[in-house]
Formats: sequence, structure tokens, C-alpha cells
Amino acid sequence: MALLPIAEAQARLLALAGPTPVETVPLGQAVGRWAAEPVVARRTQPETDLSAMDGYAIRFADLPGPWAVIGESAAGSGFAGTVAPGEAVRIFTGAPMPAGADTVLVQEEAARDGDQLSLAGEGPSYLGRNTRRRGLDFAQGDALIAAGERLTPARIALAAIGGHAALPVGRKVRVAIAATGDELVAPGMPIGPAQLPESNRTMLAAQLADLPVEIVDLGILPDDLGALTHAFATVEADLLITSGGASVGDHDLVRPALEAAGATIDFWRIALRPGKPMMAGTRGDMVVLGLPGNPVSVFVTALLFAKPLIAHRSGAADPFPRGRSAILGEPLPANGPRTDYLRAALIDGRVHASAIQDSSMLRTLARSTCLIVREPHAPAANSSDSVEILDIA
Ligand SMILES: Nc1nc2c(c(=O)[nH]1)N[C@H]1C(S)=C(S)[C@@H](COP(=O)(O)OP(=O)(O)OC[C@H]3O[C@@H](n4cnc5c(N)ncnc54)[C@H](O)[C@@H]3O)O[C@H]1N2
Ligand code: MOO
Repeated sequence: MALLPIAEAQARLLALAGPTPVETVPLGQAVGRWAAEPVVARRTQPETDLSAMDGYAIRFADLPGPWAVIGESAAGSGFAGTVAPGEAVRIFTGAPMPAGADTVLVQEEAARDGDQLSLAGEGPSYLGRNTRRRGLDFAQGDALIAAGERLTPARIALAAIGGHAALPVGRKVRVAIAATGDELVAPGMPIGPAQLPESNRTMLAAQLADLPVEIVDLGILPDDLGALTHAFATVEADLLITSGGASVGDHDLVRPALEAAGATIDFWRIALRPGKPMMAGTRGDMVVLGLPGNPVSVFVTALLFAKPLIAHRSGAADPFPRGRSAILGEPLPANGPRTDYLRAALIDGRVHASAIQDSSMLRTLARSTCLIVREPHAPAANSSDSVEILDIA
């Protein structure tokens, strides 16, 4: 069977399920979620002309003064009267500009003696200096955040100042994570020579920590068709992620167990290194993602498939990681038939691939800051050539 190109596998995976149902959450819980609907300004910001500095509200035409100070405008209150020619109002940052005034003289450039005010510096250079006009940031009805955009700290603050206390977002994605393999032992436990500390669940949960997920930990499952089938048939989640048992060995039972549990496999084996034996399918509304067991294969397939799928189900319009270009530090050989994601480090503007690219090597992965993306059959590359990288640290 031909290996599926990555882009095709990504598209097919996202087509397996749509976004989770929408819920409305307070802004304090919205960070890292995706806007389910456009967020529109319920007010104009600023609502009125404001001072941007501490000083005196004046009429620009009155420069160079002097002025009589007739009152005060503070943030939250304002000044009720009107500033007539020759008059000034003491004003503070964020306070409403009084009627009649159009410019602010900063206090560092003013001299005050009782109610008398005079210029003690250059003074404002143009009409409107040191003020913020009504609607400078946005007007009521303006689009603030598009549906499908991530709710970053700045966008949450924008929603707040736009008059919103809560926002509609996709409900959290329930992700069940299972490790499979008779050789696996919980980390830190005593271990025999044929055994291995389990690291994939821990890494996956950490990789998903910045996404709106609820993790259901299915633990370490044995290489036993009955036990795997039972676990896969009874789990309740939006997404089931397994690791291990995805390849063609006699103990690679994930695919038969998923099928025995009622799942349909949509695709298996992609033109990707590391991560070739990955499979994807559905069991009812639940998407199942069978990742290979090698730790680096898990890392890469989580980055390229699991995380984008969760983002997509959370309502993201643009769920895939974005590459950028970097300059190679050393030559690279021609690539084979799979897209290769080389563990690499970006040092002083040059990207250096690790000499050994074995998908079991977590220390190499942990030292890497990026992955170099090599397209299928890419020709050999020279030092100083530009390559695409994906940042991972
Ligand atoms: N004859 C073939 N053999 C293999 C092929 C192939 O096409 N033909 N593909 C290779 C590729 S590529 C990969 S990737 C691996 C992945 O296979 P599996 O998904 O079946 O993975 P396992 O055999 O279960 O495990 C591989 C490796 O990773 C260790 N492992 C597994 N789970 C964990 C865990 N949770 N934490 C830490 N380490 C884990 C496991 O002990 C193995 O060493 O298959 C190749 N073989
Ligand atoms: O695809 Mo496997 O992950 O190359 O080792």
C-alpha cells in the first residue's frame, strides 16, 4: 500500500470530525480557546476624547498662554463646564477632555502659581497633542476578533474593553491517552532488562497542555487483543490517542483491537519519518489516532496531527504549525520517499541537524530546538542553503 502524503493525511484527519459544541465561558477561562463566533465591539473605545498625559487641557489657539485654571478633570469623573479662551483645566491621564479644550499641555512644560498657568517649555506642537480621540482604538460594531481566532491574552483584554464579560468557545476536547506495550513500566518504578519506563503518555499530556483539553488517562495497556479491545470499546472521549503497537509486528495489535472495538480505520501509514505507521479513524463520534511507539515518532505525530486535530475540534480556523526558513549549518544528503523531520538546533542563525536521527532517542530530541522539514526526494542540500524548520522549543 502506498504511503499517504502528509498534507493528504492531515486533511483526511480533520475531515473525520467537526468542532465540539459551543459553550460560553467567562474571559478568565478563555485563554488558549478559539472564538466560536466573531467578537464585535459593544462600545466605542475610547468613548470620548481623553487626555493621554498629566497636565492641562487647553485650546491650541491660545498658545503660548497664559491661562486661568478653572477646574479639574480626573479619570472617572471629568469636568462639567466648558473651557473658554484663556482658560485651562487641570487634567490627568485617561480623564475626559473638557468641552472647548482640544490639546493637553504636559505639566513638565507648565508653571503654575495659584490659578495662574504659564508655558515653561516648548508646549504642544500641534492641535490635539497628548489627547486620544473618541474611537481611536475601535468603534461600536467593529469586528474585534474573527471566529476561529485563538484567544490570546491581548484578544481577551480586547474583548473585555469591547464590553464583553464572556465569550462563546468550543467546549474542551476530552482526550483519552493510552500507552501500549508489555515492556512498559510506570516511570520511576523498579525495572528489568527487557523493560522500559513509559514516557509517551507523559510527553503527550505535556504537549497538549497548552490546548483546551481534559485528559482521560487510560494508563499502560498490555499487548493483549482482549484487553486492548475492551479499553477501546468502553472509553468515552472526543479523541483517543494510543502509542505503540501500530506497526506490522506480531505484537502490534492496536489496529485489530480498534476494529474489534467497532472503530473504522480511515488511513494507516503515511509518508513521514519518524511516524510512518500512524493510523487514524473513528469509533462513532470519537476520533482515534494510533501513534507509533517510538518516542520521537510520538512527538512528531502529535505536533503534526494530534495537536492540529484538537485545535480544529476546538474551533481553530488555522490549526497547523507554521514553518519558517533557516540557513543550514552543514550539508544534508538527498531525502528518501518520506517527508523527514530532522531533529536540529538553531545556533547563531544557522540550523544544525543531529548526526544520528533515531526515533528512539529522547536526549537528541530534548536538545533540539527545531525540526528541519525535508520534502520527499528533496535533493542534497549545501551548507548555507535555506531550509524549512518548525520550532519546537
Ligand atoms: N518490519 C517492520 N518493522 C517496523 C516498521 C515497518 O514498517 N516494518 N516500522 C518501523 C517504524 S517506522 C516504527 S515508527 C516502529 C513503530 O512501531 P509500533 O508503533 O508498533 O511501536 P512499538 O513496536 O510498540 O514500539 C516502538 C519502540 O518504542 C518503545 N515504546 C513504545 N511505547 C512506549 C512508551 N509509551 N514509552 C516509551 N517507549 C515506548 C518500544 O519499547 C519500542 O522500542 O516500528 C518499526 N518497525
Ligand atoms: O516512522 Mo518510524 O517513526 O521512522 O521510526
